[in-house]
Amino acid sequence: MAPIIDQLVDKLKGTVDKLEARVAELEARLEGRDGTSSSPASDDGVRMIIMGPPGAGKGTQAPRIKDKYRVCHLATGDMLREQVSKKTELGRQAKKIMDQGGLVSDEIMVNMIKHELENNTECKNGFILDGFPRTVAQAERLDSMLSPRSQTLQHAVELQIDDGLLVSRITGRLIHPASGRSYHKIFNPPKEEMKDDVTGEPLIQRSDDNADTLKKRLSTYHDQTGPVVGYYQRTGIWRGIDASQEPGQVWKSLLGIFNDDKSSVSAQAGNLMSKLGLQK
Ligand SMILES: Nc1ncnc2c1ncn2[C@@H]1O[C@H](COP(=O)(O)OP(=O)(O)O)[C@@H](O)[C@H]1O
Repeated sequence: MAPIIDQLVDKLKGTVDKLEARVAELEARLEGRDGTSSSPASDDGVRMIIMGPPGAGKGTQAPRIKDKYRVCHLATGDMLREQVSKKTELGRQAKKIMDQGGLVSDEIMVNMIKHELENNTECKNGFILDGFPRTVAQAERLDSMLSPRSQTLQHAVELQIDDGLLVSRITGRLIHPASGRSYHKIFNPPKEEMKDDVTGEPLIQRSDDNADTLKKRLSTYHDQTGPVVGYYQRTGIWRGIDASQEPGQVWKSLLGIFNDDKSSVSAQAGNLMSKLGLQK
């Protein structure tokens, strides 16, 4: 009997040693002292989605997250518009749907994202998805794409804003198609009229950025994408942000979410240590 108990104790000790090492490694990563990151958590990567109605500010915030975490930013609307400008068959079909404020089929969108996640080297550190998933079916398919890689989503952030505030944001919006940079005729005008500040290239107004199509896009958003919020609320990764604030404030709220998450991992590590009686 005794040798079996000894073996069990040895096995347990081994497990505790491994756990201790893992906790120390996680703590070092959080504090940025493991030598792999120059600024804490900055190049640790992230896997997240950003949601919100048209004009909520996803396209303004997502590139900042991309830069902070060095991950890919997959904006499905931009990807579809690229197909439109290349005049592909998919682009031709998608333009019709987009101009009516409808949704392109789940199958097409899922394959588009899958292809990027598998082939785009920028995504090796993680990703921020903007415009996907837009339906519960897409959210489920995303989960099944990630699970074979033992990956899960870390955040589903919703930019919350009343529909009434979106009309003026959308109808005055100007876009630089190549970079996705957006301006606003009144709230954020380019230095030179209708020209991108960085490249000097012409800005455009999206063909679906008009009051009529916006109405349809908003109703599609509430009907089809609203339930996606519930989906992520159930998994516990959903967080909402007041997107009526100015962009700098929205960014601060986003950073608050990332920092809260860091402290909660730290707290969990602490709990684990104390449960194991290893708290220093
Ligand atoms: N995941 C998706 N599923 C279905 N359709 C999509 C998806 N992403 C983009 N689209 C189509 O592209 C259009 C523009 O997308 P996007 O630029 O993200 O717009 P918005 O400013 O409305 O968030 C949508 O109205 C929709 O027709």
